[in-house]
Amino acid sequence: LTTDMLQSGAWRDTTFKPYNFDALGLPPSGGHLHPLLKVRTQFRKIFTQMGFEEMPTNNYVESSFWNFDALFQPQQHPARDAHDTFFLTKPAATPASNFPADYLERVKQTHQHGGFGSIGYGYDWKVAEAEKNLLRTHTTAVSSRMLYRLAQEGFHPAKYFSIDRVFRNEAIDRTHLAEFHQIEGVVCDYGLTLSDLIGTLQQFFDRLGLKKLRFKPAFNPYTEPSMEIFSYSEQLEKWIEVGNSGMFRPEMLRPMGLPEGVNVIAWGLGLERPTMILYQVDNIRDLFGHKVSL
Ligand SMILES: COC[C@@H]1[C@H](c2ccc(C#Cc3ccccc3)cc2)[C@@H]2CN(C(=O)Nc3ccc(OC4CC4)cc3)C[C@@H](O)[C@@H](O)CN12
Repeated sequence: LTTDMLQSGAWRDTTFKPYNFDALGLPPSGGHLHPLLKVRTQFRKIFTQMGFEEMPTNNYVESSFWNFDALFQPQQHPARDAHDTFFLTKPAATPASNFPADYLERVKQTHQHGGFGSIGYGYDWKVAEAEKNLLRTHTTAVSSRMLYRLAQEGFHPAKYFSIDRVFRNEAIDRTHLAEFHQIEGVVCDYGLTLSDLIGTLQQFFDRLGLKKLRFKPAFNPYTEPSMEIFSYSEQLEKWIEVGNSGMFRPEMLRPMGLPEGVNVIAWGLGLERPTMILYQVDNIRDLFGHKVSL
C-alpha cells in the first residue's frame, strides 16, 4: 500500500493479504550505559571497598593557586604555560582575597625561600600569577583543597579519591584528547612511607586484575620520591604503563598546616586507557568526544 495507490484509488481493486496481528514487532533498541561511566563505577567500587571517600570535583574552573602554587609547582614551570594549560579570559582571575591570607603567605615564602629543610626556588613569587583562572589540569588541585581543609578542620587520618575531567592544552591524537578523566587516590596518616604507597598500589591494581607491578623512578614537581607504575597485562600480553605516584613534598604539606610526622601518599591514572583496553576500543574518538560511534 503506497501513497500513490491511496491518492489514485488503485487500492480499491487490489487484494491485500490479511493483517497478521501475531507478527512480532521490530525489537526496540534498548539504551546502554556509556563504557566510560561503567568503568568509572568499577573504580568507585574499588575505592569504596578500600575505605576511600570521594572528593567533591564539581568545579572544572580552578585558580592557578590551588592547581599549581599550593602544590609547590613553580610559577615559571613549563606546565603552567598556555601551551599546556587552558587559561580563562572571563573571569580571568580569582582575587587573592579568596585565598586564606595566612596560607597564601606561607605558600609565597615556601616558593621563595623554602623552609622545613627545603631551600625553595629562590624566585620572586607573584600573586597575580596565582590568581589566574584555568581549566584544572589535574584533580590533584582538588586533593590540595581537601588536604588544606583537613589540616584546618583538625587533622585525622583520611583516604580520599577523585574521578573526573581534567583539561590539557596538548596535541590530540588517536589516544589523546585535550581532556581526559583522571583518577586519583590519596592517603594521609602519620608515618606513611614508600612501602605503604607500594602496598596500597598493589591492593588497588590487584582489584583491576593487574597482579604484577613494577615501579620506575620518576619526577613530579609536587611529589618526592615519585614512581611510574607498570603492570603486565595478560590481555595485551605486554607490560603497560598504568599510572604515576609519589609522596607529596613537605613544601606542599607543611604550609597547609598538616601536623609534623604526617605524610601523604598519592597516585593517579586515567579512565580512558583502561576503558579502551577493557572494551577493546582502539580509537579514543569511538569512546569520547563530539563524534562518538558506539
Ligand atoms: C597526560 O596523560 C596522563 C594520562 C593518565 C594519567 C597519568 C598520570 C596521572 C597522575 C598522577 C599523580 C601522581 C602523583 C600524585 C598524584 C597524582 C594521572 C593520569 C594516564 C595514565 N595511564 C593509565 O591510566 N594507564 C592505564 C591504567 C589502567 C589500566 O587498566 C587496564 C585494565 C587493564 C590500563 C592502563 C598511563 C598511560 O595511559 C598514559 O599514556 C596516559 N596517562
